[in-house]
Amino acid sequence: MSNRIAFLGCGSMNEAILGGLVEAGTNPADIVATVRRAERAAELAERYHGITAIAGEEEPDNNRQAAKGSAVVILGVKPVGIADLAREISPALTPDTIVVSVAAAVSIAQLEAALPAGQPVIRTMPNTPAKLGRGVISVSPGTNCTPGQLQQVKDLFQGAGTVVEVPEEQVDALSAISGSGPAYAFYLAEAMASAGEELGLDRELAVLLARETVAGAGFMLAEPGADPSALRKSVTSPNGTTERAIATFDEQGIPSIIAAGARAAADRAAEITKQLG
Ligand SMILES: NC(=O)C1=CN([C@@H]2O[C@H](COP(=O)(O)OP(=O)(O)OC[C@H]3O[C@@H](n4cnc5c(N)ncnc54)[C@H](OP(=O)(O)O)[C@@H]3O)[C@@H](O)[C@H]2O)C=CC1
Ligand SMILES: O=C(O)[C@@H]1CCC=N1
Repeated sequence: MSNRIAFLGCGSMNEAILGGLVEAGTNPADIVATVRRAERAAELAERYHGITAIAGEEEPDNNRQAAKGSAVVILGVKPVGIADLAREISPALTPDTIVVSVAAAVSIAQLEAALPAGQPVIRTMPNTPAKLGRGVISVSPGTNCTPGQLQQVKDLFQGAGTVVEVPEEQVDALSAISGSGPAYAFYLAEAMASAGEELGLDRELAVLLARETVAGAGFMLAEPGADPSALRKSVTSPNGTTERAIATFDEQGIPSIIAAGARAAADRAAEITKQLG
């Protein structure tokens, strides 16, 4: 059986998974990636020696070429392009090719409707720390996906991070926390850097402090059994400086602001699903 994995549409997200899998030991010779632009294909081929990267502007049947003979194909274009891509590659699939989508908001029903009847489908929601093997990747099997096929994809994605299986109804909520979540952490780092500048620090130093602090806290959170509340309390001396900052965050409603943001992300996913029909 082929071990080949096709990344169809290899931008931020699919590249992060590809990078995580290569780092975890997947043979680059078993990877094929497609993009639109030749420049981007060259960049990927240079960055991940041994993979095949094919640009649509040079080879218009790149997606079908890549899908043909691959055991797993991972659809990684924007949500609005997923159904067209699925239809485009359909003639190149065998009944055993596992079609994985990383797209937000594209339902299993929408994927299955664009593929040959009976095609095994898995809807996933990954995040970009997959690049460092520290992603969170949800999997939700479609109607025709066997337990063995699901396990195969779970085993594969374990190389890129923590794999969780969730019912499809929970994907929008999960996406609002882990899919979009890295952006929230980077946003926090941006806000901390600006706050440092406001307090009189040089921009360069403020950015360095914010970046290294959020990254260092992330490493502590990544330790086995880490508890965010306990870690926060260990920094917060009674009647000290941190306590004053956290009390101010609470007074200003930061937790409910974060909840509102996450709710908006989940609502937007539902809205896109409806728009895609
Ligand atoms: N970014 C993230 O953190 C996350 C994204 N996702 C999902 O991942 C998907 C991709 O998002 P993201 O990676 O951010 O987007 P990008 O714009 O970074 O990547 C899209 C890629 O698809 C390529 N592409 C577009 N059309 C085609 C086509 N017809 N055939 C082949 N390649 C094509 C583009 O090529 P070119 O570069 O040449 O234009 C580009 O490399 C979305 O569906 C999104 O919902 C899910 C979780 C997290
Ligand atoms: O912003 C988006 O739509 C995608 C899905 C989750 C993260 N990025």
